[in-house]
Amino acid sequence: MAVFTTVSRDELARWLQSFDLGELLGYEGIASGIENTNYFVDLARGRFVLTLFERLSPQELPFYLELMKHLASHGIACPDPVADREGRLLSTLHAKPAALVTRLAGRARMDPGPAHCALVGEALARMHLAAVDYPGTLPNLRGLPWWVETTPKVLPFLSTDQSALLRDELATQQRFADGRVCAALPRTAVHADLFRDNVLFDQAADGSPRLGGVIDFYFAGVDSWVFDLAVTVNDWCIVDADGRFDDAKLAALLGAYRAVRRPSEAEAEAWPTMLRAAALRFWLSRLFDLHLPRPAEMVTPKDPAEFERILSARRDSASAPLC
Ligand SMILES: Nc1ncnc2c1ncn2[C@@H]1O[C@H](COP(=O)(O)OP(=O)(O)OP(=O)(O)O)[C@@H](O)[C@H]1O
Ligand SMILES: N[C@@H](CCO)C(=O)O
Repeated sequence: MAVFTTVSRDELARWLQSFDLGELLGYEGIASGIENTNYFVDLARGRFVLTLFERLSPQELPFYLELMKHLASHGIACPDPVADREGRLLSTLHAKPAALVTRLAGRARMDPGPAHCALVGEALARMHLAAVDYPGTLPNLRGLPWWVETTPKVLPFLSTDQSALLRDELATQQRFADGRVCAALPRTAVHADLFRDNVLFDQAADGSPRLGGVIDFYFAGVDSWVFDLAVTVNDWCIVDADGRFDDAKLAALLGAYRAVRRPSEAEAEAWPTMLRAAALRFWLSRLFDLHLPRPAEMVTPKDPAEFERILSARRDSASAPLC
């Protein structure tokens, strides 16, 4: 249950008085999610999600909230943070940083088909283009410097073969980061965690899937578009959890992405390395969460072995070209 902080009705109603959204009709804790406390909040003027931030610092939060505001104002289907009467997107509730965002329709699909993958590919490309004039500069806090810092912390928990794999991949990524191809990659603020549980779908009248929107921007940061795309396909386009690509899903996602923006030559050249980078990022974070949990961590950690398999699969076989 991901309600780490319990908010009483009175407390919530008092906090909501600083918004211009009418009476509190109802609210309910959201069970899923592992990072923050989330509540659905129904008000006279609409349906919203209240988030109390448990992990992120108030210094980082404006980057995420303003990014969502920017994307929403550019027509991207994502939560739109609501300003209070003083114009603030972030305030304090129950001694925690708190924000209210619009509630999107739909539900996550953990069993997506090619049609879902195509909607995600299109949305991702539109998000990339919409982020071009977003001025926030927070780097991806789970990028290369974090991998370098985290690797020695998790090595003691790994077998000899796993340690060799991790060290070798990290060295490859460090070399790549110093090279000419990396320097040529387009980059902006990106989502950086566009997994299946972070996209909601509902249905059009004819029964075909329709994008409700993209949620959970709390791992966003400035990084390359091709890294963000690699993160996305490594979760959406695989055959179960064995790491191999499902060709139909991959073709659907990449085809829809390319229809909005054509990747550059540098991105095409970077693609195999970025697929490995994206696998390394989540192998490392899952190892870290499993072996070095934060104090009071209450949630079952996700399985690092899935991303170890994805990383091995990306190293062992050539992926379909990006362009
Ligand atoms: N704006 C929104 N509209 C509709 N539903 C939402 C919205 N934001 C969050 N949710 C619901 O709340 C759940 C948890 O939200 P979220 O994924 O942001 O939690 P988290 O703890 O921050 O993240 P995570 O566990 O993915 O790192 C989502 O799976 C979704 O069902
Ligand atoms: N998407 C991440 C969790 C952090 O949101 C993972 O599956 O490891």
